[in-house]
Amino acid sequence: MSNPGTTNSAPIENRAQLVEVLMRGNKPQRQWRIGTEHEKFGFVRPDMAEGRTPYAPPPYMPRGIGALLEALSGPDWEPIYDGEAVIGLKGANTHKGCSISLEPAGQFELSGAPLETLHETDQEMRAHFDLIRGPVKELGLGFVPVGFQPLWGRGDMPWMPKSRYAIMRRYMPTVGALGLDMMTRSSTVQVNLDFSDEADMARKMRVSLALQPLVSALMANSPFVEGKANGYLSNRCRIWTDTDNARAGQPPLFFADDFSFERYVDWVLDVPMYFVVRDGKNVDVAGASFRRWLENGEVPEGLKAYPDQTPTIGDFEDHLTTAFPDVRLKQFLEMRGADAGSPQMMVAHSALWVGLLYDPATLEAAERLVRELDWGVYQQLRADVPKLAMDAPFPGALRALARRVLALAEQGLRARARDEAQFLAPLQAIADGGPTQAEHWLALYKGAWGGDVRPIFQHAEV
Ligand SMILES: Nc1ncnc2c1ncn2[C@@H]1O[C@H](COP(=O)(O)OP(=O)(O)OP(=O)(O)O)[C@@H](O)[C@H]1O
Ligand SMILES: N[C@@H](CCC(=O)O)C(=O)O
Ligand SMILES: N[C@@H](CS)C(=O)O
Repeated sequence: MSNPGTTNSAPIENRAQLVEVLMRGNKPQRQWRIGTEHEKFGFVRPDMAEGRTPYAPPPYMPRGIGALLEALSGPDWEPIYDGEAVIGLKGANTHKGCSISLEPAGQFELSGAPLETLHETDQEMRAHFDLIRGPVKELGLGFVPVGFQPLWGRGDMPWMPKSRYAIMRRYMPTVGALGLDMMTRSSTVQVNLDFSDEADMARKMRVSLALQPLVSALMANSPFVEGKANGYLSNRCRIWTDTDNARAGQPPLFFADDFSFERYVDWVLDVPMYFVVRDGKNVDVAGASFRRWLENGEVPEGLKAYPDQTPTIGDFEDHLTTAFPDVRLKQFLEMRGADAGSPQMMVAHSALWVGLLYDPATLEAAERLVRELDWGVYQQLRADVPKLAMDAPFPGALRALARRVLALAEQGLRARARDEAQFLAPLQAIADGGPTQAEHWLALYKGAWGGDVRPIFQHAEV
């Protein structure tokens, strides 16, 4: 999750202002950018454990995630605080536009800068791993980008000192069985992409929401839970099915022909709140209704002790970050279906979506393709993919769909004329019959690793 920023304290006077928050994202095509975010799990290196448990998830302190943030901070990386604790870094100078942030159990996240080409995305990812390699080793740690924590249980995971997460931690168990696993034991790669206007946004939403399960299957990389294969290829996608369905999934109205900024506003007003920021602090209002606060003046219980009880534009902007549909709308669209994976796979993930969505003729063709079937087919696919990935049942076979979609993505990238089609190669190999990352690890686990998952840590990126 991004780090806390400044908020707009203007009171909300009418709904048009909320629509306007989203519309501010409209941009001409020449200003469209690619913003890639990824998360990864830290672990204690067995050869440098020095009294610590080998492979354990690092705590915040000592010799953990907080220490890594401190080691990285400097003129290029300014610390960001939650109270007294450093909880992120804001890039400056040549790293302007990037930030480093923490997920609840310290999954280390690069929120990349909005970039023009996939070559820059590729370079940014490499530069990030190069940047952290030294300090990570110095602390006796490593980092592995997979979709679900392979070894440790829910109770073994540390909690980072972030007030947003204290609120979510309390609330999650009241709305789903696996929300705490989503928070502490999952890691993803996401790409944020722009739109020109409402019609373009709605088309990109339909195409990307329908194809999110296909991409989850191609990117499946979370077959291990607590030291064993647990029967899922993307356990991370499974946990999203039972986290909090009031804010996650594929809401059917996002597919509708009349989907619009206003309809998203309408949907998100009914997503239960988590927090509002007052006096620079997150105030717990988890479960309260933004709509009833805004429309009926029902002040959320937790806010009653504060003088500023009027909903502001900043409150709505914060609320937008608490919705987790498979494709999230803010001032850009965020693709949220994929497990974290190797750097090549994570760049390929951005490449797939850029190819499909950023060339208008390709986007139209992609929309025709997804409209060949009822939306219900893609919803069923979402239910089947966690277990089966590319072997999930699909009319005409999922690999055939993957090949068509990748051919379109390639066409879209070629139309951009930036020599980017090469970045699709790892996904094309899977569409053509190769194993997903999850299947690759499972073959090793059943073979050379002799039923032990720990060797996965030897394949760490840093
Ligand atoms: N105009 C843009 N086009 C594409 N990407 C953008 C644009 N503006 C910002 N981004 C990207 O959005 C990402 C960060 O968004 P933000 O800081 O709001 O995180 P977040 O999505 O709230 O975090 P999380 O997904 O972890 O909850 C960055 O990677 C950034 O590059
Ligand atoms: N870790 C979560 C993503 C958290 C977020 O950025 O919303 C996931 O794997 O999907
Ligand atoms: N990444 C999400 C879920 S833990 C957030 O930070 O809000």
